[in-house]
Amino acid sequence: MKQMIIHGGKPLQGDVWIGGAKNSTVALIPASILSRTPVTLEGVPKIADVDNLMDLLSEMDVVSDFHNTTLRINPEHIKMSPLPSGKIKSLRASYYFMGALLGRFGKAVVGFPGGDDIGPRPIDQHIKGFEALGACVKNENDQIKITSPAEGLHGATIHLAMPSVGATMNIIMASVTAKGQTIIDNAAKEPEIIDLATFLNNMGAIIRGAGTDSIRIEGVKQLQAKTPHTIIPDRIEAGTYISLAGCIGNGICIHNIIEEHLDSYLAKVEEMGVVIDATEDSLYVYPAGDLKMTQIRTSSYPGFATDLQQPVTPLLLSAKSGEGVIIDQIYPKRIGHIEQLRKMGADIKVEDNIILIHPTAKLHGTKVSAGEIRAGACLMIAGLMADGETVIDNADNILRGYDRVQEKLRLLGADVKIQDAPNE
Ligand SMILES: CC(=O)N[C@H]1[C@@H](OP(=O)(O)OP(=O)(O)OC[C@H]2O[C@@H](n3ccc(=O)[nH]c3=O)[C@H](O)[C@@H]2O)O[C@H](CO)[C@@H](O)[C@@H]1O
Ligand SMILES: C=C(OP(=O)(O)O)C(=O)O
Repeated sequence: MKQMIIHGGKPLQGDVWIGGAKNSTVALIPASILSRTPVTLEGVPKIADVDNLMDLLSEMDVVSDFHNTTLRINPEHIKMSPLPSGKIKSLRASYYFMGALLGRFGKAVVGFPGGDDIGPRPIDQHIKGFEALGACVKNENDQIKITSPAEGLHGATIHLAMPSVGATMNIIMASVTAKGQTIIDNAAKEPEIIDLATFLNNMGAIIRGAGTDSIRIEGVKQLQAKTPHTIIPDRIEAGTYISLAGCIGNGICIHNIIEEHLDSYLAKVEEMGVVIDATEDSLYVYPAGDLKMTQIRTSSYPGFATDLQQPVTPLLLSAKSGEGVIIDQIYPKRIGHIEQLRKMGADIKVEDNIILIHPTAKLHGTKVSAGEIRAGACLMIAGLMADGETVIDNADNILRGYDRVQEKLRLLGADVKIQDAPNE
């Protein structure tokens, strides 16, 4: 286990470069096995989820090589293997091997995925989609076994009960090689879905409408990667640094962003009083000033992302007056960070899954634990704001999705160290 040790209270300034999107990367790596030729991904973030997916690829004899920000994946000698347990549990996105193996081999055996502890995370919509394509899905001993009929999968119209990112991506991967047309209605519209569709279309898939709520897929025989694919910037990492800059920044320029992907987030933080200048692919956040309290309700893209409700919380704590409210409609139980923030002196509580926040003039460093990735990001910002030393246990959760975080924070002037936790 890792821990992050922060000596807070230092104003941060300078430049930070955002990495490739975790939630694209973790779909594109499994999707790579749909290609009959080697795949090159550029702009890949250095995060633990990538290491774990590479280990899963090697279980199928798929060789991968990650150097700087380029990941090469060679699926030419792939062998169809069950992925029942082990690394599967280390991340959520391992469930994309269900759709990818189904699209490539017409069958899959994949253990029930792990991922962040943010409340119930059912996968009924993924299964409904696979079944609509003609697959038989069984849930046995914590493993999902999926088999296509002898004649292969066929296209279908699938109406998702909610715009699930995972179900949309999984159904796309399973249906790109199915016979005929598949339509996904009430599809998720996140930018990462468009990234997946672009990647697959460049390999010969026919996917139209990604980024809208109706996606149409015409099945093709097989896919072949021909050109490298550059992953979109991570809008959640960018939002995390914007929040940090708004709380304790002394002028921070955030590079490699797509501003449009952050529209609802930027509207909210600007309404709070964070002053931002945008240029083509970077944002300059002016030194932290007086902030107004606000109310936030998360929703699917293009709404305010659930993955940013925790990273934005320190900004609300920094407001001068009033009561702030955060309601996470996607994951109402995503509240594990609250108790940890209270240990640091934050005036924050939860009532009926509604987070209530009051201005907190000073946080103090103490020992806290990152129950999941974005709780970790929230505590990291709180630790940078706090007086004294903050020790964040379970910092592995931060490393799951924050690219080169120690290096980036140090470049901004932070006193931060990630180390192995001592045995207790
Ligand atoms: C790897 C990845 O991309 N993870 C993201 C993805 O997770 P993930 O794809 O798992 O999240 P979904 O979009 O599927 O979930 C959205 C909502 O739908 C519900 N649901 C989902 C599927 C299903 O079959 N049944 C069901 O009830 C979930 O419980 C949740 O309330 O989107 C989430 C919501 O933006 C983000 O927090 C995660 O960072
Ligand atoms: C919930 C998240 O990740 P995952 O779906 O990979 O657990 C996240 O990135 O905030």
